[in-house]
Amino acid sequence: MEVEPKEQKTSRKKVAVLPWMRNPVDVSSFNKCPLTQLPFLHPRLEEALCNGGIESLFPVQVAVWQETMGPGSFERDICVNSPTGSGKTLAYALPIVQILSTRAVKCLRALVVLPTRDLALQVRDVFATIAPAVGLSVGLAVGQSSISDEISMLIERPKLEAGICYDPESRPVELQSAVDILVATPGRLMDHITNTKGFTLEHLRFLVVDETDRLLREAYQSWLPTVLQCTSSSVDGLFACNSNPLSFGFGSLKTTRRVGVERGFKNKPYPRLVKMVLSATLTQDPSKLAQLDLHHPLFLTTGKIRYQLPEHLESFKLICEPKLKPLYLVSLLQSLQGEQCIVFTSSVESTHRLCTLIKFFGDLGIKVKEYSGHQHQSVRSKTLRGFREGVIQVVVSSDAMTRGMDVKGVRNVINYDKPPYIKTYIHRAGRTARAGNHGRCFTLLHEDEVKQFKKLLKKADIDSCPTYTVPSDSVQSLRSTYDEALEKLKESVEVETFKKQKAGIKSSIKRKR
Ligand SMILES: Nc1ncnc2c1ncn2[C@@H]1O[C@H](COP(=O)(O)OP(=O)(O)OP(=O)(O)O)[C@@H](O)[C@H]1O
Repeated sequence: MEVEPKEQKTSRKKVAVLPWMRNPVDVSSFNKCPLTQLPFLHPRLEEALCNGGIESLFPVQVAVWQETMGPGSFERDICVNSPTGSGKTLAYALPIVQILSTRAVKCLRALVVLPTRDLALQVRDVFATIAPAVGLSVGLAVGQSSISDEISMLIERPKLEAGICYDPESRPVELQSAVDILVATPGRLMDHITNTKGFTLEHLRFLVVDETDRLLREAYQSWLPTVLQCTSSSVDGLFACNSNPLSFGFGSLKTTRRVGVERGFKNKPYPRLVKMVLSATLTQDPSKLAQLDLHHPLFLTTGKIRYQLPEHLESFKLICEPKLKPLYLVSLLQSLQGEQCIVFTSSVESTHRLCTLIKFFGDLGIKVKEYSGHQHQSVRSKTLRGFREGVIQVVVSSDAMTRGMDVKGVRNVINYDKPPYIKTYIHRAGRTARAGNHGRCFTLLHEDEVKQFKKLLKKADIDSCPTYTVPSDSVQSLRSTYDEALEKLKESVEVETFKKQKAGIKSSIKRKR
């Protein structure tokens, strides 16, 4: 479950908004723009986008493009607050790839950090649709493969000529980056920064912190200060971060960030590291944003309301009788007639139990799977694949799937457990109604939760949340099956608890030996 951001706890205290956030660029004043009319777009990128099914850019993409292309390109850091599913990924990927398309030598120039592996995979795929078209390669550092496999994908060793005897003492091997753009999670990124020979951030020109508010809570081994330190400079030529003797790599190709004049901003190192931070619920907390050390940030946001939901999302509440909530859920799933949907619960345990219980209802004609942070990555990936292919209709998930996950065709989101914060509601509901499509979000509530829920929605300026009803005879007809399913669930939980205890005893005996 997402931890309550401190900012929300103290929201009533009114945190002062930073001056640069007060007059943002309003994304809603932009229209979609056909690729053919987009100024400066590299023809090969246009072709790659068309091949990927994209014929025009969404408003947030047009806004970022306009602010980053042409004269004065990327003079300021970019902060984007725009609804879920509005296309933030391509909004940063396209300008980065366009700018790097003119690079002469391969080295790591763009780093994109995401909070989870599945999200990183998704973002890598977006880069992979466009970057190769202009000769750029994209790498992934998420711990999906062994560290050695990952290193061999990220670092290139020069080919040694056959028949020549090289003395490693007299000529250290020059290691080079095999990728121009790296998509990473904080954990694996830190592994490479500290241990991988030849891995360096010294040439980095772009740092993207996607899902910023979530990542700023992820202190994993101080990844952010480390990255900033590795990319900062002083006059005497620095980048002392990777002290590894083999990491010098590029010899004469060193990127020197001189202190000089960058149009309008004196005494800043140049070329400057450009930061792009994005979220559907971007924090406004000055102390949190300060961690990013932003340079004259430009704030782009959609509309006047801080928390925006997608345009075509409809919100409903479903009032359930106490103790019969699972029946209402099953009945609702039946009424959705196999439309794809994600059911969110409040914890990993309830995800597992609810999914098991639904399966014990017998053949509902709906394929249901669970997805949670406790599962092995391979299991989660398989579920996600099945869901994307439409083989699975319902995924029961903990908040592991809340942020950023993009599964086309999800028409419904169901909050089985009431979301504790408006940010949770926004990210959960945002798994549907993406890319301008229609979607519905149902929240199951007990009568005594209605008032609180109304208050929660008010924070996103939602005044209307109609009640959705499922036919009472359908709930009643499921009652006998429900009793049986509950019995089976009880047995299954007992068996699982016993197995866990047994496994715990075994491993503690092993440890004692
Ligand atoms: N210009 C476009 N034309 C058509 N589809 C697009 C375009 N841009 C993005 N999409 C699609 O829109 C969907 C949402 O994009 P994306 O995942 O980048 O949204 P997001 O704003 O990052 O959402 P979230 O806040 O939930 O992470 C994706 O399926 C993507 O393929």
